[in-house]
Amino acid sequence: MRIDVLTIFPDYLAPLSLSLIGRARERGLLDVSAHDLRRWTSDVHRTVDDTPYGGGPGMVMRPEPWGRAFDELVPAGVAPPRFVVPSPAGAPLTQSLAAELAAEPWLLFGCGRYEGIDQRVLDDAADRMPVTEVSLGDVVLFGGEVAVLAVVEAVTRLLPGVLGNAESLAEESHTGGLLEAPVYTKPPVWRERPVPDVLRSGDHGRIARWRRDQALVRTARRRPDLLAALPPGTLDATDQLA
Ligand SMILES: Nc1cc(-c2ccc3ccn(Cc4ccc(CN5CCCC5)cc4)c3c2)n[nH]1
Repeated sequence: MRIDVLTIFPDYLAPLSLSLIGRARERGLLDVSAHDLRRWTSDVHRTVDDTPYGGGPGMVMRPEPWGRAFDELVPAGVAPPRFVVPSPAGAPLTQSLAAELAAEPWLLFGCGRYEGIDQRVLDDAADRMPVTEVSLGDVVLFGGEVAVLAVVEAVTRLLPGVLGNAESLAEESHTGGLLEAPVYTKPPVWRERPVPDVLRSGDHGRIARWRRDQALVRTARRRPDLLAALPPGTLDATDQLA
């Protein structure tokens, strides 16, 4: 997968060179490039923003640098990327949206700043490539960079070969839309707190049932909306909603 990021703070994307994502890049599973939007400015001050038409607080990103960046990065005649733009007004980032994005051969991320990007940039982009505005949640950030890091992490961990053990992906699919059960490791007792005996019993059927029950109870308590969204028949007779 090819990933390009347009931003006025390319250093914000440095974490993409670390750890799993860094190794995926070294192994050629991923090709990530951050581009400074100011490369496509035309004035000596390298201006990317101006005051909003209609008034209002702050500044808005001007369209010209974005247009010139698209012209260079997405020339006519090549299969275009999907343009992913973090925004408070975007579609919620969910595991299913991450899976959809993970199937794309090329993602182009646009990081807005200030009060946002001139709408005509998104309209012009939509004439050349599919555009997806995405939100990390109902909270307002300073710009799109942090959201891009989150989306790139969610997407790249779904790419074949990026996660070491495929089991953890399989495990995720087994939770079937429920929250995870609590996890434990050594020591067996820590500050007088023991690990639940069932997890050290070696009885894998009992352990699986315990984990499912824990996942159900946690989901019912913390995210009843997820329970309501389960396909009919997901919960069977043995499920205990303690
Ligand atoms: N999930 C999530 C995503 C973001 C996000 C993503 C990109 C940008 C670019 C600039 N900002 C700051 C910012 C501040 C205020 C407003 C709201 N204003 C009200 C009137 C005009 C606009 C919008 C935007 C971003 C924020 N935040 N949270």
